[in-house]
Amino acid sequence: MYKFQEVGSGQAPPPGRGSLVAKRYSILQSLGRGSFGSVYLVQDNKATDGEELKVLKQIPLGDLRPDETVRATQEAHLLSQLHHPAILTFYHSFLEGDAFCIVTEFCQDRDLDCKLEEVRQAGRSLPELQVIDWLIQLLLGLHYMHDRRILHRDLKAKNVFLKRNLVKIGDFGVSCLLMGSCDLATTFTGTPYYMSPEVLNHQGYDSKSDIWALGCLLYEMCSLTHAFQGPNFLSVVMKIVEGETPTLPSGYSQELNSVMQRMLQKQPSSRPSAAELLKTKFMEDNMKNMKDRFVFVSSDGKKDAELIAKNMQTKVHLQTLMEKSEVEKMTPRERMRLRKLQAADEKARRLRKLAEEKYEEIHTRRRELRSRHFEKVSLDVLNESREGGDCQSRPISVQDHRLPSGSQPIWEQDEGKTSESGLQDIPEDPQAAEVYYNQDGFDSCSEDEDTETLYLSDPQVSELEAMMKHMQKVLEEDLSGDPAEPEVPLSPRGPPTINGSLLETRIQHLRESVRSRLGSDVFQKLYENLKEARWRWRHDGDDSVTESLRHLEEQPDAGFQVDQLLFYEEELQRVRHLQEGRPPV
Ligand SMILES: Nc1ncnc2c1ncn2[C@@H]1O[C@H](COP(=O)(O)OP(=O)(O)OP(=O)(O)O)[C@@H](O)[C@H]1O
Repeated sequence: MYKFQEVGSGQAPPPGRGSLVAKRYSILQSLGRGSFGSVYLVQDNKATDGEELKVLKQIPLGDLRPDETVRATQEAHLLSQLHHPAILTFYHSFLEGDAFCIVTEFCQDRDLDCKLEEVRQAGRSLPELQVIDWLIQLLLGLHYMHDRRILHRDLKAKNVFLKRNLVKIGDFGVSCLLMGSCDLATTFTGTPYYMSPEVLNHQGYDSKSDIWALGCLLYEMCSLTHAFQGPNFLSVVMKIVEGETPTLPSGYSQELNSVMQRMLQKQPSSRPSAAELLKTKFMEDNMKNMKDRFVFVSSDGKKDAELIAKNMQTKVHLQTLMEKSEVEKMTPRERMRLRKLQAADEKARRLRKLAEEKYEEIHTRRRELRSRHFEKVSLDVLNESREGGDCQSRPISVQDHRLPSGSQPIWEQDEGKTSESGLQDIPEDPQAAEVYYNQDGFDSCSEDEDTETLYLSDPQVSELEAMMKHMQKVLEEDLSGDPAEPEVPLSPRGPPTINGSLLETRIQHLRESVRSRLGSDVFQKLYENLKEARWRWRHDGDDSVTESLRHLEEQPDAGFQVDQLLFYEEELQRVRHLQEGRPPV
């Protein structure tokens, strides 16, 4: 599959491992470079929420005007106030030298693009249930942001992150924030595959264009290829604007296929909104199903944690009693209590063992995943940062002093209260006590107990709970009317501004990168050929672009990039003309 160039940008020297940014974030590892700048895994030395590992995006800005800086900072502040489990948390932003830095949540399972590539390489496909789970979460995230009048503008598999099998949409509102002009933000995304017909026809971007991109993503999750593909930039554009809507592979249901067909309607007004999609019977049934599974998982994890806590407290009480029995003769009631507590102790021991085994299993699985996905994020780094207290993905373990944020270390709870509760009812009479003891259904914690129990950390439970609340709200709400929640105005009203130097830098970087790959002469020849071919295509409908690219068979994506460069240059020219009040070219 052809890959479009994600435009590398910026001259800022890359911070090395261990360097400190904003006196707070220690750089652990570089995660890569996107179209806006460099991305690092950092340790937040001031984290108070138990989320020490974060992601820092460093975006070189060129000569940003003071009003542009203020605007970007204001918008970043507004973004940091929005919270949804399907939206990547935006923590903080600041200016450091000539770079704008954004700090977000870290998703250890990387992005959906990587995941789909992994599935493709393994010759597998995603089960429909998984696709629907993710689709629902993505729709809930879109609905939340659209309700607040915030558009994504660059939704694609690379901007959807995975964290403990929950999906999170990254970079919501960020392209607009960085570009100053939202119009340009839409045009200058790194890839054309998710662009909607109205964007390509310069008819403007609205929430339905995000729905189009999500429709493309739905197709990709099922087919593992782009919805609209072609050997060059123009043919992709033509397929989007005029081509037939593809259908899902036969293994997926008709209902899911018709959801996608509705999302990929060429006319934005014929496309349903996120709310309308969520309110269809098919989606509602699936949300109910998902909710039931989530409730089971989260309450199961909580129940086990509570049980372990209770048994640990009981154990403390047991030790007290045993010590006491050595010095004193015990009454029948106390003996009974001792027997009960010994059984509780045994149960706690087994549960602890189970929890530890489960933790080991999850940890090993994570390690395998990480080594597969994170060639660069070495285990050493993660372990090192864990020493600093990152426990976000760890299960609740009774021996773990570094519990996830929000979980209470069980030995800190009120021992007396729980350990005595349930014991006061034991009759004083030894015989009656025996009967009581045999009848009270005290669990034996047999070996064949369900070992598939999921141990969840507190943040995970609260994320699932938050997701369930959002689903419940959507199921109950009449979503056809006005937004239920007050709108958070993201962009201050006023004429759009352009950070021209940022855009020029990005175009220049793309040009340099392709030129260095092809050599100056080949680049120049191709650039001129393609420019002319684009002109002929526009004026005579003559598709000689493919012909111009033919001699580049060994480097087809370089041809794509030159084509993309021409597209960007035309777009920049067009928007500049508009801004200066001149007729569009
Ligand atoms: N929050 C995050 N958690 C984990 N990995 C991340 C996170 N954000 C970015 N990355 C990884 O860092 C790399 C660069 O990401 P970035 O979002 O800048 O670029 P991109 O998605 O490749 O392109 P674009 O800038 O056009 O969206 C990618 O491999 C991405 O998976």
